[in-house]
Amino acid sequence: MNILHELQARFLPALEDFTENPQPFAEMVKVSQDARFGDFQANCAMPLAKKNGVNPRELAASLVEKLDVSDLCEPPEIAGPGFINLRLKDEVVESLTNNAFKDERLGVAEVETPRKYVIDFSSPNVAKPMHVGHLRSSVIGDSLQRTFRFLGHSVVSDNHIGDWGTQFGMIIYGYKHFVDEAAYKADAVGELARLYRLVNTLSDYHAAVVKIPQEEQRIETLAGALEAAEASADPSDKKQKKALKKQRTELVAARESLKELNSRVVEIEADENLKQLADAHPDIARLAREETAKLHGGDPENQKLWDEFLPQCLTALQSVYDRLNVHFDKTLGESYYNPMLADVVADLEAKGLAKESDGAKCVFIEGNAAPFIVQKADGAFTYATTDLATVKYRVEELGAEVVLYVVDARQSEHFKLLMQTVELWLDTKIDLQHVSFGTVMGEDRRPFKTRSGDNVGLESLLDESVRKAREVVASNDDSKTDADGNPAPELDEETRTAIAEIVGIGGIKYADLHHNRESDYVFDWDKMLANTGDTATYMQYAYARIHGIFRRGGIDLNELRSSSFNIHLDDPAERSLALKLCRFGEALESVGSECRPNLLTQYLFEMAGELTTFYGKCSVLKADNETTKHSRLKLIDLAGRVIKQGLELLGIEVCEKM
Ligand SMILES: NC(=[NH2+])NCCC[C@H](N)C(=O)O
Repeated sequence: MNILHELQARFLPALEDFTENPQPFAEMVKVSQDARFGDFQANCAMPLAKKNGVNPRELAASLVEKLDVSDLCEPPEIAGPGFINLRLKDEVVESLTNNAFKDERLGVAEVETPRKYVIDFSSPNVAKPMHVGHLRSSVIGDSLQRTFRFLGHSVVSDNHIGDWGTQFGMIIYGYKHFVDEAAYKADAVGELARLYRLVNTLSDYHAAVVKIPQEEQRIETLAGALEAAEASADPSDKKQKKALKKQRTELVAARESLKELNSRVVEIEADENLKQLADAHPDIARLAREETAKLHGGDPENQKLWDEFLPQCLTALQSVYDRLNVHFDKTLGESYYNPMLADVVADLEAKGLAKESDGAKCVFIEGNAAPFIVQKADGAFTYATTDLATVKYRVEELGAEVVLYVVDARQSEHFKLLMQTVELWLDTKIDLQHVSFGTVMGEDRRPFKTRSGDNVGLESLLDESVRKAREVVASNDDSKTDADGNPAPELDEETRTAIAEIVGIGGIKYADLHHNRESDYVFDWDKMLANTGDTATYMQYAYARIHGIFRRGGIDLNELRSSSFNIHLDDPAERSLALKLCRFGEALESVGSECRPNLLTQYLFEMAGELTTFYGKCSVLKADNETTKHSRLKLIDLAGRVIKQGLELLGIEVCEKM
């Protein structure tokens, strides 16, 4: 049972006397911030009283009179200006806890109305190695697929890989002109990645050469305008001051971008080899685009190369997913939808939605600066066209009711246009949601890059994390004691290696998941693998500590779990921990309704805090009597199972010894 929802539901009939729309007022029943005021608190009397022009304490009193919660709570108390404090009866907390203990689902109910979700996540552009930017979508999306499934929804996870885009034209061009056959034989994906980078570098170089004089011109104009504005501005006029500030920022940004362009050019010109290649391939960007166009047009040579490259790229991706323990039900890349694109455009035209504009076909939607371009003037279909075909496929073939796009915030305009277009286009109603997220930043608070300015490769990042985790695990030698002052468990090499993998990968995932997904975050090794604070390591230690207690006490878990002893909650620390454990379902439900895994990490972290308080006040193995000992063993077993299940829904593993 979701206690919070149950209490809110109980408020509805009681609120009906005071308002026509009780729902938002019922939602003002919240978990208390301070246990002294009870377990839950309703703050609805004050706003209602204000609305009705009556005394809030009196309104609270009549509300309490109507409220029927006597089976769950002690008599409600009215405090301060009209807060209603609710304390669950101890026997209710006890029975919820015992039920959760006996339940494989730990007391978490399945949703009443399951929906069919398609979760589109990870979705990297293949033919380039995965980098740190792919981490967020992969781990957030995976955690969501696990959570929605656990809640009882039906989920199809779909890796919408970019396997048909311009990067293929680039590697095809690179392969035709620059391939190192031996390197390709030895490590095809590595060589393709090198070719991609090379073609990119060369086209960037030519673009920069063209752009530099334009940028210089722009800076001159901006500087001139600023100077004139400064000369004539009235320093006491706030509006003018603000405008000047804006102009200055723009100028600074333009100078920055010029600097970057120049450094790109200097870098290439300093490298004789690169410079020669650049001179020999002045038209590389256009020619690479032509290779893409040829591929899309069915050119047999390019099709053959694509057929050869793609499986190798997929194999490389798969090894990262295996390591991350991320699975997809489907991997339907952009190429899959290629045969459907012409029909999509024709249908949009037939319905009067797509119109011609400068030779391109566009869907114009009021209120948007840019149209949704579904076919370019040269006949090429776009990312937009593919996404439209994909929605149609997911509705018609996969029966999707909801599609979640776990994609970074920079694509929010695209998804906005996609949603608006679909709304006008398809007859079936479909709930499309952009589950957007921010950027992973380096210590310099700019997007996380290697020293040489490259994207940080995802595989090397995982390796590094596991290496660091190995140090953490290695430091746990026999001279150390665990949190209870007992010697740390002895671990052989093989076990340590396995633990390091679990701690290293878990650390990276948790560090990502525990942030509010919309914010950018700074990648920080030290914080990530610390064994105190809001980290996976801390949660994993909490789990291992529980099992350490079982080991020391010689507890047989099967026996413990099937024994008929009940959990008793005599100490406030026991009650508080137990109540938190009973609220696991609430946490999962909130993850589901907001697509925010950080609500689960937050729950687990708070719960682990309750567990620490409990240990501080209550002995387990040395409890006063057998009944209490049994009850406490069961309580920590439940806590361990909640940690394990919670981490599993985040895609993180645990170990019984660390
Ligand atoms: N249906 C989608 N558009 N999914 C997201 C795709 C992300 C795209 N491949 C990129 O790397 O930017």
